[in-house]
Amino acid sequence: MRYTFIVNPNSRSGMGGMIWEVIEPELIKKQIEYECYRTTYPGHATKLVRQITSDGCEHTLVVLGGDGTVNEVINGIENVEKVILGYIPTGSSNDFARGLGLPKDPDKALEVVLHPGQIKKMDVGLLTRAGKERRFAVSTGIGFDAAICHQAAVSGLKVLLNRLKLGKLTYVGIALNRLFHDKPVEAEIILDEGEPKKYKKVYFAAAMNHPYEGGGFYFCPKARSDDGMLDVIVISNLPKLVVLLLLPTAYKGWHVHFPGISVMRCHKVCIRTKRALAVHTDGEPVFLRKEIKAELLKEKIRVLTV
Ligand SMILES: Nc1ncnc2c1ncn2[C@@H]1O[C@H](COP(=O)(O)OP(=O)(O)OP(=O)(O)O)[C@@H](O)[C@H]1O
Repeated sequence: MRYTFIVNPNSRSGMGGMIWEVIEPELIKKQIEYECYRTTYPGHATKLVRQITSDGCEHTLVVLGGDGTVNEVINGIENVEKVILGYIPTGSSNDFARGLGLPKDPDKALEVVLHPGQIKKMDVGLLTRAGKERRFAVSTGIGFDAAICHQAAVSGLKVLLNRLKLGKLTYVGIALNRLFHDKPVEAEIILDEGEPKKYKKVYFAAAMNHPYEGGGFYFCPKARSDDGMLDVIVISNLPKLVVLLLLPTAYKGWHVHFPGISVMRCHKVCIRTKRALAVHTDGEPVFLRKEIKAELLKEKIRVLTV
């Protein structure tokens, strides 16, 4: 098998580049047939993958980066059914790896790529907003969770905490800040083109393909990336202090037992908010929107897993 590595040297504030320096000699030592493309700017992974997959042939793409790089790669693939995806997580939050049970240690992750226990067929999410489409691997969300991603993207805190090997805490720190600045909003959720359901004081709503987002928040514990369904979480109608107290329980998935937390399952969801709010796909900020629609592609992608 020939492997095409897409390396984001900038992931985890430069850690990705250092990890590649360790991985590449291993590939050479093991006489693995590979080629490597390094990203040099945001959006580059999408462009590279679009070029690579435009030949219509089968490719084994191995992503070395964070969830944002996985998102960019997935968005560049011409035909997801023609691609086998491997992953070496070098991001700050790594929810894609967490959801698939992939090792975080780069050497062990490489072992899984080279000697996978199974090749799992994974659903790929599709976000539509204002007529534009964007795929997602882990989740898409509107409101508070997306505002955190927006702030993380421009915050020096992420760089600092990544240097201290505490990158995961970026999202916790920013979450606290956003919680006290953002006003919850009225929203309407439509599952599978059914009756709209109204929610008051919505902090965020997310459609999830994997169970974790935001660096380990187990928001949708029952989400499975191969079941052809999206799990939707809505946090609404709670005082800010209660949301603050509930957030840590989401690391274990215990939040689902509290009132104000709704978790639902569907094939497609439409979320409309009274005000335009931040939107994300896989933690990467998109634009402010009042309406988003999420569903799954008909085609699945194959992923190298344990
Ligand atoms: N060479 C580069 N220089 C600057 N930014 C880059 C470069 N290559 C890719 N990027 C951008 O880096 C962003 C962050 O990458 P990624 O999400 O993989 O890592 P991370 O933010 O450390 O991890 P996570 O998403 O898991 O928190 C992506 O949005 C991507 O567009």
